[in-house]
Amino acid sequence: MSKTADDVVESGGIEVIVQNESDKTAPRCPHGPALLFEKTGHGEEEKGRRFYACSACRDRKDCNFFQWADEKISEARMLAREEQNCSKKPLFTHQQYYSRFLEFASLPLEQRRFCVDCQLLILPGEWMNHTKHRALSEDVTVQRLKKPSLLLRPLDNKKSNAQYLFAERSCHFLLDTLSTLGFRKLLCVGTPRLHEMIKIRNLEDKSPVIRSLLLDIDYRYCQFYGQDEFCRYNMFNHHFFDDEEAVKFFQGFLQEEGGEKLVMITDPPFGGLVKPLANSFSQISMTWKNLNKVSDASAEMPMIWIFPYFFESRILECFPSFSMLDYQVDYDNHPLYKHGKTGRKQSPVRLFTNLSPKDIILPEAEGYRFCSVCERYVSAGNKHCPKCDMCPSKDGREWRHCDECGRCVKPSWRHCSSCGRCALPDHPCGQRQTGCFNCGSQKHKLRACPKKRMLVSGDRGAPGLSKHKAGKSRAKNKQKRRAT
Ligand SMILES: C[S@@+](CC[C@H](N)C(=O)[O-])C[C@H]1O[C@@H](n2cnc3c(N)ncnc32)[C@H](O)[C@@H]1O
Ligand SMILES: [Zn+2]
Ligand SMILES: [Zn+2]
Ligand SMILES: [Zn+2]
Ligand SMILES: [Zn+2]
Ligand SMILES: [Zn+2]
Ligand SMILES: [Zn+2]
Repeated sequence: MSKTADDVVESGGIEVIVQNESDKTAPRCPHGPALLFEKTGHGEEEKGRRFYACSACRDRKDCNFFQWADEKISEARMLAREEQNCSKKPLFTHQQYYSRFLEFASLPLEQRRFCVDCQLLILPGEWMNHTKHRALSEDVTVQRLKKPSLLLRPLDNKKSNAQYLFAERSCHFLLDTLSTLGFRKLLCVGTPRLHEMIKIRNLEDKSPVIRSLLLDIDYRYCQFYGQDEFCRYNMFNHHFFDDEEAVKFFQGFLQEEGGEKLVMITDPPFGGLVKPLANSFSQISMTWKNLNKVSDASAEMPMIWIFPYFFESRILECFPSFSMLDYQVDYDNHPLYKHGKTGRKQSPVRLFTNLSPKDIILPEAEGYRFCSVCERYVSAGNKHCPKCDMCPSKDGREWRHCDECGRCVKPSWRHCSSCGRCALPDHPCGQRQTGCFNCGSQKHKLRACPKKRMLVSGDRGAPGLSKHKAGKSRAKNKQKRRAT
């Protein structure tokens, strides 16, 4: 990441301004310091005007924080805001949640209840407060308490916070790989299932013990893990909700005493803006360097960032040392992204890492093979192209070399001589480069569209803002194009 001027991120009608140091002057919503955005549309009245919006929530319903950067906020509004922020805090402190857990775990089985509506482990003295609520009908066994990701209802906010959990196979693949590479500490950022799997594997005594710290925004995990195992954290603004106390545990964990190698693994919500995420991960890496007195300026903390393959260029722009691996990450409760082998849809989710690709051995049983030219493991269908001098496929299918384009393209694409490039056979021929995606006018491009409100292209809408309908259908079309 560049350490110079502010980083302005392209995002259609709005850009996010990522500051190098966390912005101390940024106003706060219940999710920590807000992110700074700038309106960019050409000819728009408010072009260039900057505003703050919630870093974590894309849906107004979850957090509607909004403030013009040049807006003067009255004392009274400031107080009201602080009150609002306080009222959004979880019921208990982390410490309280965890002592409740210890008390809960010591109760006889018949006295252990989990309130499904409150998503809370409830103690016998509290039952009467939950009589009208649904309690989990199954026993809350010790085994269940070890797998909170199964006990808790996955967050299903489609826009910002859908909790897609790894299938066991992907969990074991990741842990086996990292363990073989000698890592003994795992910083799990937004990977609660991986965290719980490590703890279970440690008890089984089969593989070397790996220590793990989970950073996640989902405070429900405070009920199951102490402060040395879980910090409530926002990965879009590098904010620790318990401030110094949590930071102390986080920093303690980053220290590699006795040569225990550490690796960070993260699986952010897919709608997430890449630049703020990269900024947070850079800050984590920087803390790791300082704490471990790493003097090599180019050294980076080992990291794996799990994200869909179509974010490759944006991730590599932030982390040029990263490469994308062919491994298709499999999810359990994901309605769309399942592994191809079982006849379900192929997963578009990949690993981006600064670890050496040749060291990450992808399972042969799932069809991956080693390409000795590229020196990395690739999908079965990803054939090496001597003309491109690489294994070009991004989606796992066999791509085809087009001599006119001078590169490999998706198998469904055909070369179009009017467009001078490869495209789907039914592409809007000759139109692609001209006109507006939003209203169809040939007189301007999308960014200058006068009928456009706060349309945000690319990966996500600006948090706290409603999206233009056309933006949604365009995003859908984009998805369709990717799928063909
Ligand atoms: C796509 S899920 C990944 C879960 C992972 N595949 C697993 O099985 O452990 C995204 C995770 O990031 C967390 N998350 C969402 N928004 C976040 C934020 N702003 N900061 C930190 N964590 C966040 C969610 O609670 C969720 O656990
Ligand atoms: Zn917020
Ligand atoms: Zn309840
Ligand atoms: Zn190759
Ligand atoms: Zn080629
Ligand atoms: Zn072509
Ligand atoms: Zn064409």
